[in-house]
Amino acid sequence: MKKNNIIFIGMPAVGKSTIGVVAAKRLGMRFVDTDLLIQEQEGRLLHEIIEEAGEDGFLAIENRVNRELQVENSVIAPGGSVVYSDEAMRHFKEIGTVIYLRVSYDTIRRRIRNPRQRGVVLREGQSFQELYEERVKLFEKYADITIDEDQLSIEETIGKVLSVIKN
Ligand SMILES: Nc1ncnc2c1ncn2[C@@H]1O[C@H](COP(=O)(O)OP(=O)(O)OP(=O)(O)O)[C@@H](O)[C@H]1O
Ligand SMILES: O=C(O)C1=C[C@@H](O)[C@@H](O)[C@H](O)C1
Ligand SMILES: [Mg+2]
Repeated sequence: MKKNNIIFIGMPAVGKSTIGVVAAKRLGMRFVDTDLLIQEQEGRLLHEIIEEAGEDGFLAIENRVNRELQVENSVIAPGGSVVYSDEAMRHFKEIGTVIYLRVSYDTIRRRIRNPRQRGVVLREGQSFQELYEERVKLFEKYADITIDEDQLSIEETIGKVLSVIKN
């Protein structure tokens, strides 16, 4: 049977972690940030893993940690790059409802001035706009529900997320 988890996907800095923890509290659920699990299991920071293992090495670790996650009644905030991992995403769809937090390219570009410095998995020569377009296709492929947060404040986005989940 499908477990009652909620999984947020979306671009880096869309608010999966910020909104996820508040939503969990308001819904009486647990909160799991799988970026923190990766750091704990690896004993190093995300940007150190990317520097030392490369983008593909990081994605392999991210895939493993996320696909092995066994939780119930939890709001899960993975990193923005988890959608490159088909095993992890298929696991998430089995254990819960996947919510895509959608923002426009312009909004996310304003939030992230320096993608590499934030540890975004950008391939050599790939622009942030190309990365946005590549990921949107994957977010749309895996989403059970899409919530548009453009023009909304954090509080307004949390309100929208909670009303969608409760309905
Ligand atoms: N409307 C909004 N909704 C969500 N976050 C917002 C909004 N406006 C501004 N922010 C800011 O954007 C940032 C979101 O960061 P957060 O770490 O939660 O993103 P994330 O989706 O978990 O990213 P990552 O994929 O890197 O883990 C926060 O600094 C937050 O204050
Ligand atoms: O969107 C991304 O490429 C990433 C987001 C972060 O949460 C981390 O998972 C990592 O730095 C990669
Ligand atoms: Mg996060």
